[in-house]
Amino acid sequence: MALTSKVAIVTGAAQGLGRGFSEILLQNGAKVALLDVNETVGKSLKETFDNQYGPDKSLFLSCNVESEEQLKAAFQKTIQTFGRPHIMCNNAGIINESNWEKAVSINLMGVVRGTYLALEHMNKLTGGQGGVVVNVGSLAGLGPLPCTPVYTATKHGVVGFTRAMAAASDISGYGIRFNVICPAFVQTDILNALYQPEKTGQFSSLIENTKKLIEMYGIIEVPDVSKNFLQLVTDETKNGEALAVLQKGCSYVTFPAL
Ligand SMILES: NC(=O)C1=CN([C@@H]2O[C@H](COP(=O)(O)OP(=O)(O)OC[C@H]3O[C@@H](n4cnc5c(N)ncnc54)[C@H](O)[C@@H]3O)[C@@H](O)[C@H]2O)C=CC1
Ligand SMILES: CCCCCC(=O)/C=C/C=C\C/C=C\C/C=C\CCCC(=O)O
Repeated sequence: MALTSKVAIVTGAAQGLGRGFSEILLQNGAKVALLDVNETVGKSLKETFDNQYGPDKSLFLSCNVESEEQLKAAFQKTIQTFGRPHIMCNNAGIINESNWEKAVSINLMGVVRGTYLALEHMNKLTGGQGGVVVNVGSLAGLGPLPCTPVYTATKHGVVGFTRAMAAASDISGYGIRFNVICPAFVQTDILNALYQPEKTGQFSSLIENTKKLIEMYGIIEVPDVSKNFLQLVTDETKNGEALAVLQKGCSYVTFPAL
C-alpha cells in the first residue's frame, strides 16, 4: 500500500512511539491527525512537523481515548480536513496498577473505541474505502510482565481483540486489515513507571525482577519500532498478524492452531 496522500489517525501521538509512528507515516507521504490528551506537547510537535513536512500535512487534535465523544469528534475533524481515513493506529497506553480501571479504559477500551470508529468509517461494506488498523500491544501482550499484571492483561486483550477483528474482516469482507505490534522495552517515558511506585502499586517491590528483564531484552530505540510498524501498514498480505519487536530483530508470532 503506497502512502502518498493517504490519511492516518494516530492516538497518543504527542511523544514516544506515537510520535515515531506519526513521523514515519509523514515521511512516506501520508497526512496524519495527531490525537493526544497532552495539548502542550502535541501542539509543539505539530509545529515541528509543520517545519519539516509542511503545515497542511498534520493536524493536532486534543483527544482522550477514554471519551467516545472526543474520539468521534476527532474522526469528524480529520475527515473535514483531510478526507476519510485509510490508516488507524491505536497507540495511546499507560501503566497504572493502582488506578487499574483507568489502565483498562485507556489500553483496552480505548483501542476498542478507536477500532470500532475506524470500522465505521473505513468498512467497504458501508461505503468506506478500506485500509488498515494497527493496534499497539506489547511483548507483555504475549507473556507476563510481573510488575504490571493489569497492563499485561490489557495488552493480551489488545492482541486477542485485533486477531478476532482480522478474522471478522476476512469472513465479512470489510476490506480492512487489522494487525498488532508487540514491542519489548522501548526508550520512552513509559519506562519511568519503573521508578514511580504509584504506577506499579502493590507490585513496586518487583523492581529488581523488571530490571533483570530489561537487561535481558535490552532497550529498543523508537525508530527501530517505527520501521516495523510501517511494514504492518504497507504489506497488504498482513492481516491478523502480531509482530514481536525485540532488540535482536522482529518476528511474526505463531499462535497455537486450535
Ligand atoms: N515504551 C515501551 O517500552 C513500550 C510501549 N508500548 C506501548 O506503546 C504505546 C505508547 O507508549 P510510549 O510511547 O512508550 O509511552 P509514552 O508515555 O511516551 O506515550 C504515551 C502517549 O499516550 C498519551 N496518552 C496517555 N493517555 C491518553 C489518553 N487517555 N488519550 C490519549 N492519549 C493518551 C500520552 O499523553 C503520551 O503522549 C503504549 O500503548 C504502550 O503500552 C508497548 C511496548 C513497549
Ligand atoms: C516498566 C515497564 C514498561 C512496560 C512497557 C512494555 O510494554 C514493555 C514490555 C516488555 C517486555 C515484556 C516482558 C516480558 C514478557 C514475557 C514474555 C514474552 C514471551 C514472548 C513469547 O513470544 O512468548
